[in-house]
Amino acid sequence: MSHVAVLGAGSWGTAFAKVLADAGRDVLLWARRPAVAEAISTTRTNPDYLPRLRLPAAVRASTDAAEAITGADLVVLAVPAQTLRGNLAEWARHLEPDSTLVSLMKGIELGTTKRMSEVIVETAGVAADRVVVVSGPNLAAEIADEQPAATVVACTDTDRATLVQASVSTPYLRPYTNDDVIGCELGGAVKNVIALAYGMTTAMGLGDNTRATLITRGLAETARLGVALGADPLTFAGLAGLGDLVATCSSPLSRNRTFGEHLGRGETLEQAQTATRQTAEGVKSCLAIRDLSRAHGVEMPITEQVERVCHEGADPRTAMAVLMSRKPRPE
Ligand SMILES: NC(=O)C1=CN([C@@H]2O[C@H](COP(=O)(O)OP(=O)(O)OC[C@H]3O[C@@H](n4cnc5c(N)ncnc54)[C@H](O)[C@@H]3O)[C@@H](O)[C@H]2O)C=CC1
Ligand SMILES: O=C(CO)COP(=O)(O)O
Repeated sequence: MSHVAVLGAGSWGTAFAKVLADAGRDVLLWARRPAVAEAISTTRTNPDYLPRLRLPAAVRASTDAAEAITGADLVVLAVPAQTLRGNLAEWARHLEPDSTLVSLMKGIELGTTKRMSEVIVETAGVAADRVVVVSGPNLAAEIADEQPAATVVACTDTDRATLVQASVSTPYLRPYTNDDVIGCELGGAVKNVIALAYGMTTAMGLGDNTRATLITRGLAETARLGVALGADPLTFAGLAGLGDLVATCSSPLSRNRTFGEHLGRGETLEQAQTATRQTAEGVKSCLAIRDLSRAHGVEMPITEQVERVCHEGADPRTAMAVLMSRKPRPE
């Protein structure tokens, strides 16, 4: 069996490399920064992202993406959503002819409003049935700690989904296959936006009624967009929908929720960015999701307000008041 390339040695790429190794695969993990590759090779740790994790011997690191991709049957993409297109444009020529491309990213591209699998198909010039999306309630630090969790492996080609499922099945991670790529990707991207709102309400001292309302109405607007784009509404009741939304909103480990807490304390976007280092995808994706919803005539009031707080300087308390004063309607 050939090896797996994991491109991106941040939190999720690193934890996912461990999952693959624990499932019996050899992994070559591409790190952008030489210091990260060096730390993994010499100490088997990635102290900047997951300081407690010791990586298995089957994970090797490199700063050479061509070396990682060449000969790999699975190519896992774990870079920030907004850099994917540029990264893949450089990497695509090294892909093996029938390799499977696995997307771990939870975002929508600014400007194009494309999902990550669409960006992959377009940039790598591969058929859509070669792209597999992995999405679910999978906070990287908890997976790295081997705390039991489940996830979804979505692909329009069921055989390919089953192959990836086998490559990520471990005693602590239970993957389910699904053929609804659109629903799984939207669930992952929009929950980051709702988690920003949840973080704001947490910092504002609001309680469980407010937060349950946010989760439920957040899921309603996610499903509305999903149905307009051709997703199966049932996907949003599953791991890649409700599961991920609940995990992200309720966890202090979530970068999106944490970013929202900074905004809820009255900090500006710049202040929140300075205080947080890792990728909080919802901050940029809220713009793209808002544009996508407007293009399809789908109302997404929470997303609209998160975008206003993040990018138009709106006060989170005013945003909440706007949401509460919307026209009465049936559930
Ligand atoms: N961390 C988590 O718990 C989970 C994250 N995800 C998703 O995985 C994706 C990756 O996120 P994380 O690994 O958590 O982010 P991270 O912030 O921990 O790491 C991002 C990685 O991308 C690299 N990077 C940054 N800019 C780059 C560029 N211009 N070109 C190439 N590489 C660049 C960084 O050096 C770093 O290695 C995101 O879409 C996120 O939503 C999905 C599930 C769980
Ligand atoms: O996607 C995640 C959990 O499934 C991680 O969420 P954050 O990016 O907010 O940390």
